[in-house]
Amino acid sequence: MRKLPKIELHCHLDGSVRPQTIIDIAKRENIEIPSYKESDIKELVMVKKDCTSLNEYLEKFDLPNKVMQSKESLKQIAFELLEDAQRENVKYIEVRFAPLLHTNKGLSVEEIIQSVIDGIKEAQNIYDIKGNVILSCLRTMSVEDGLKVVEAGKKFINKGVVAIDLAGCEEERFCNKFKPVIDKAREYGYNVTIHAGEAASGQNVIDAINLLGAKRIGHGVRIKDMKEAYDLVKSNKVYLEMCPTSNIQTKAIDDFNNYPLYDFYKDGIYVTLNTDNRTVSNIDLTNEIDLIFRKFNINKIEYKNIYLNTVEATFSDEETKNWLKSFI
Ligand SMILES: O=c1[nH]cnc2c1ncn2[C@H]1C[C@H](O)[C@@H](CO)O1
Ligand SMILES: [Zn+2]
Repeated sequence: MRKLPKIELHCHLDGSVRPQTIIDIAKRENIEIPSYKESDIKELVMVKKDCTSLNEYLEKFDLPNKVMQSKESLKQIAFELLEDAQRENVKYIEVRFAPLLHTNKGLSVEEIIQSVIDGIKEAQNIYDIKGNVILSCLRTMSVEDGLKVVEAGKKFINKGVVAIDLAGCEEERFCNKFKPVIDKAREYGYNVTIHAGEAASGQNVIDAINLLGAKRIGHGVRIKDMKEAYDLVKSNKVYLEMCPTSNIQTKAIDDFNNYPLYDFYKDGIYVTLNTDNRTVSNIDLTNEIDLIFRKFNINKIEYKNIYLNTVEATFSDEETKNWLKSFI
């Protein structure tokens, strides 16, 4: 499984920081953290087995974000994420983060985005992997803040930034509020992916597609309980960015036996497989592929199909897509 060529479309930067790096940056930048022992930090950032909800899961991001407030740290963390990914033969990764979580020490939104792109570029120069950035707006933030992110990221479109996303806690019918933000983003040329149907119903998936023009949906697992949402995803060929372990941890899905990825796939829905958060969920992509493949007896041909669908789901250019196709 480690050797299989892989693509990852849904991976949060702040949820994927190496525990040792949290310590190294804290020491370097004189940031107070609860412990300087790697095992303690790992334990603190990792979600507990008895996590009951997405909101509880989201509490795990406070600690890593403490050490993501300088250009150097952002660049290092982005570099290391690609370094970790290429070790398991990930050829292409779309890295997402919410720029406004990194302004505590005075960095501008543009500096934040530039720093992450710099880290990705550095890794691309050394390793056989490519990456792009997705900018996340948090649903707890205002429309003005969302527009700030869209404006700041504009000059990076197709120069490192490829899409806009809405993340954070999920209320029913959140899409309406953010329509001005996502409309502006689409006008500027951002692709759109939206976290939806994770902690709330398939109605949010319907809204993300119909109101916001989402071409991909983060998670979307709840469409299994709403025919209208399911049919819309299928007929519009919307790609689902599925993240099994994260979905079990946040209780988006009650039982792994009911994980709908393979049913979706067999019915012609375009599924992709992702980690969501490597450190918070304590996994890598190999782990997720292994889990799903063993559980549902997925064979090599099916893997190839999912991989090729995932190539089409990327927000990359044609050259990158052709390059990715050459590995399978
Ligand atoms: O799975 C998720 N659903 C909703 N929001 C999430 C998920 N994983 C991470 N986030 C949030 C917490 C991070 O601080 C933010 C930006 O990466 O995105
Ligand atoms: Zn996510």
